[in-house]
Amino acid sequence: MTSAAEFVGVSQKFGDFTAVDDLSLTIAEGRLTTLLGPSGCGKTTSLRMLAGYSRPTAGTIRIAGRDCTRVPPERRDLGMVFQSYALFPHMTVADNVGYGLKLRRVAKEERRRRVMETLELVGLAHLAGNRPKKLSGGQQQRVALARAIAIRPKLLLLDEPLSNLDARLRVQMRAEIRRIQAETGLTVVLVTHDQDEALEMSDDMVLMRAGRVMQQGPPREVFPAPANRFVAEFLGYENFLADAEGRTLTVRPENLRVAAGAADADAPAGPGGLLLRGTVAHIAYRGADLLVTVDATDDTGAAVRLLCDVRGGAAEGLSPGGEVTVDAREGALVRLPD
Ligand SMILES: Nc1ncnc2c1ncn2[C@@H]1O[C@H](COP(=O)(O)OP(=O)(O)OP(=O)(O)O)[C@@H](O)[C@H]1O
Repeated sequence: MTSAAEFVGVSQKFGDFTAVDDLSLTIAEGRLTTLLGPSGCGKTTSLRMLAGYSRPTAGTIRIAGRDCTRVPPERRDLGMVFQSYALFPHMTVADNVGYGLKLRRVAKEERRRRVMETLELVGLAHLAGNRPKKLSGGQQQRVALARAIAIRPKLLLLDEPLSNLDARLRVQMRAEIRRIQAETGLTVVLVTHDQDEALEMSDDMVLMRAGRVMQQGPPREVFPAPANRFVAEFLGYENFLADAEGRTLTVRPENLRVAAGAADADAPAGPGGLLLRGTVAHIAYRGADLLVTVDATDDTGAAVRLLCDVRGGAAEGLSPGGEVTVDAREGALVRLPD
């Protein structure tokens, strides 16, 4: 796999505070990599160092094999879209998109051609003559994207680009960015704190905490096998308990089954599975499903509170205070290192 960019032992300190701690990471060419993690984990700081807006206190940043650690942003050949799209209000959409080409002294005709080609790509050619303030949030977001990719950068950096859009549009734009990336073959680095966004959009995801990488890999590898409790919690595993040997297990709410009454001999968990008795503490109605909180005891005798995501039809007979059996297949249980 060719690398489009690399962080090699990169740290960033602000006074005594270490925002990014000895980060080593390879961004693969032609893929979409997300930096994912809770607020303050160092995602934006890492992206700003890659962009050249912030110089690392230690380590090396390479772009396309070249040491860029001390190269200013405008000479790194990259496009960037921020959370606030930062469009130029006094310019038309076409002029916004052509701005980077003009700076690079691309001839007028060629510029016009590339601006229109890029606007076609993001589906906005018909708005080329409009000013940004006449556009909706989603359209402005596309203009910002078009402006960043018109220069055909080596790397496209996106910092929470969808967080200002309403929920429906955000989901549409996830697919749209993926389409554009597939059509252009661009290498994209996306910063987000939204695990659904990262799972849906990433070829590779990098989970960060306190300036360090906790786990990285394709979503289909990371999601079913979180490396530690932090990653599991961040990806919504919710339930943590001990097996008979005292090892930590985690299981997702949607992988727990709840049945009213005490354990039924006909429906055991199966070898290696989980089977616990408990009492319903709370039921939250969520439309298509119910979130049922069950107080139970794990195999070491410790009290555990389990969150079970139950489809509407499977909730019959469940009520607060009622006795229930909770079970999970072996395949649904993830063992975490101690
Ligand atoms: N210029 C700065 N001076 C001092 N501290 C800073 C500076 N920039 C960032 N930090 C701190 O570094 C840490 C990491 O910040 P960063 O913005 O990279 O986090 P993040 O993961 O992108 O979070 P968010 O999603 O909230 O933007 C935070 O604790 C932040 O307060």
